[in-house]
Amino acid sequence: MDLKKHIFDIPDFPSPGIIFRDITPLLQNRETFSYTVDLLAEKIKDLNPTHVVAIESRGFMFGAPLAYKLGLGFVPVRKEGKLPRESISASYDLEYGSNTLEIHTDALKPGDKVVIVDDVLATGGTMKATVELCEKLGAKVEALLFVIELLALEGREKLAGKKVISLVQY
Ligand SMILES: O=P(O)(O)OC[C@H]1O[C@H](OP(=O)(O)OP(=O)(O)O)[C@H](O)[C@@H]1O
Ligand SMILES: Nc1ncnc2[nH]cnc12
Repeated sequence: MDLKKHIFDIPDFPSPGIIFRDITPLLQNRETFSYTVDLLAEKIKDLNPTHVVAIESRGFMFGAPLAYKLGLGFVPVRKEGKLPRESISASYDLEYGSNTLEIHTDALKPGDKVVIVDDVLATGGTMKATVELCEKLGAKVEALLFVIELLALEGREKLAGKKVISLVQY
């Protein structure tokens, strides 16, 4: 299946010069959505993770069904101010702005083995901050999983030392 046919290119969104890779066509089609989640599961099943960590908001769209499919715990990493209990935070820059991410302090502990999922790897700032949060809580980060990798932004280099897996590249 050619996933790129179901990812639309939107020029100048959300700001001039950005080509936004829109995954909503892929999500709304039942064949492509289940194919994508199955493929993500195939890539990580041998790593035997204990949890899927996913990044708000588009990471949740793949991370939650992936955790369910593999019978794993699901841990949300959220934008600042959304989590109700004690949390730790990390700030980062992304292709079109900057942001802060948070995780509940009791979400992970030493001994946990996580795979972190997001829809897009662009500059890698979002994922790098999420790796830091997971490792601060003592979890081992087994792999970083993306549906889309934007090669020109060299995000993979920011994540050096980690196993980086992407399904489609631009
Ligand atoms: O590799 P980076 O340069 O850090 O960029 C990638 C991030 O940017 C997008 O999220 P966004 O912050 O736009 O939020 P959303 O998922 O809520 O739309 C995307 O979903 C990734 O999380
Ligand atoms: N070009 C892009 N398309 C979709 N999501 C993104 N996140 C960061 N850059 C992006």
